Amino acid sequence: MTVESYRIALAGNPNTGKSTLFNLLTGLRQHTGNWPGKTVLRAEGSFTYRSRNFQVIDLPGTYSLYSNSADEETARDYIIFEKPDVTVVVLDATALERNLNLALQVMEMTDRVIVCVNLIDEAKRKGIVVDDRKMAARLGVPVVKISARNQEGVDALLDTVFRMVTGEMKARPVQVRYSAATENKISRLVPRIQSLIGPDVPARWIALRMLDGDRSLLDSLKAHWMSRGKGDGEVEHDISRSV
Ligand SMILES: Nc1nc2c(ncn2[C@@H]2O[C@H](COP(=O)(O)OP(=O)(O)OP(=O)(O)O)[C@@H](O)[C@H]2O)c(=O)[nH]1
Ligand SMILES: [Mg+2]
Repeated sequence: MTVESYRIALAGNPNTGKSTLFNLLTGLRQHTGNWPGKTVLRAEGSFTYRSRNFQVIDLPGTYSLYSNSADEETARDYIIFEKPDVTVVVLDATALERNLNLALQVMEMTDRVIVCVNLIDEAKRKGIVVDDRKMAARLGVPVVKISARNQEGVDALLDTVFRMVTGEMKARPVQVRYSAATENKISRLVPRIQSLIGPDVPARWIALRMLDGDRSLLDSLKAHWMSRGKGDGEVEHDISRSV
């Protein structure tokens, strides 16, 4: 009998408790520390929940997915090419504004997103109240508050993950709208990207990255699609022409 198996990626800013959550879920002891960039390579572990296997990927902490560093490229490539069943974006409840930036980026890349507001114990201590329902309504994705350190809220997080991977719950991530000029360019690029690379990629997000001159993403796309038989130069030429 084959057991259903799902992949959960943990993304988030450095130091938001991704590895603490990873360790809690998998029972492994991925090193955690109090300084940024601790998790450099992605770590993988697994656990069983309601008779399903879950593989957890602890991505390196990043402030963005704009290809500024090897960490950002690792996290970015995993989300767009490996397509985890769910990406859990782990936020620091005491620095939501800064942390939400990454959540919005992931929401441009995939609609299988859960926002996990961690360090809720620390937020409480500082008198910060996080309205998870309002956040969920504004973002269009489930929001779960946890304290990974105190092992609080993890059941609710697992239940949400379970309902998303089984299709019982669907997110509709709100998309950031840009200026009319940018939206115009995006709408010209998206069909070109889709016809070249197919429906499997987040075309709007790729269009935005192209408009931002993200060379590294273009290189990754070329490498990925050349390995699937696309001609060298074809993707770059066609997409670059559309920009
Ligand atoms: N108070 C509190 N501290 C936490 C919580 N979760 C994690 N921490 C602490 O936050 C620090 C960073 O945790 P990590 O799990 O290493 O964070 P990370 O996101 O994996 O960090 P990078 O790998 O650098 O991106 C550690 O000192 C943890 O003990 C929490 O829920 N509450
Ligand atoms: Mg870590």
